[in-house]
Amino acid sequence: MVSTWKSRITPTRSSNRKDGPLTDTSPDPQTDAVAKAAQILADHRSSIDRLDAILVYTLGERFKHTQAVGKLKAQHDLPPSDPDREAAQIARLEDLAKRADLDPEFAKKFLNFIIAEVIQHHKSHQK
Ligand SMILES: C=C(O[C@@H]1C=C(C(=O)O)C=C[C@H]1O)C(=O)O
Repeated sequence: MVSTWKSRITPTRSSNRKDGPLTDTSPDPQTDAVAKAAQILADHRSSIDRLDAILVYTLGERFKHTQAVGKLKAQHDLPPSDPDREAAQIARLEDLAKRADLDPEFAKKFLNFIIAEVIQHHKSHQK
């Protein structure tokens, strides 16, 4: 039988009967370590899920503002992109990333990816 995390931490029955006695559940250091690791993994995944939700809601809020900027630009015949503003944002984000222990190159790529999407939205507002 393949040993999965679940099978390694779930006590088995010593007979084939569904209500048969469970096998010895006295503390086994290895089983204990695996159970602790499984709990740590589950805790990290809960945190990751909460943070992913924050990212999605944060991006949703950001796009609401950029959509409003796009409409404003279209009404006033302003160009969809603003390279000076983008350069300032990239510089600021790189600095923030360093302080937040995030790879600044990744932060730059991520912001550029979002800005490219925003510019596409802005272009769709222009006549
Ligand atoms: C939102 C704007 O439009 C574009 C998108 C940007 C962004 O997503 O942050 C920044 C600059 C512009 O190229 C803006 O000019 O502020």
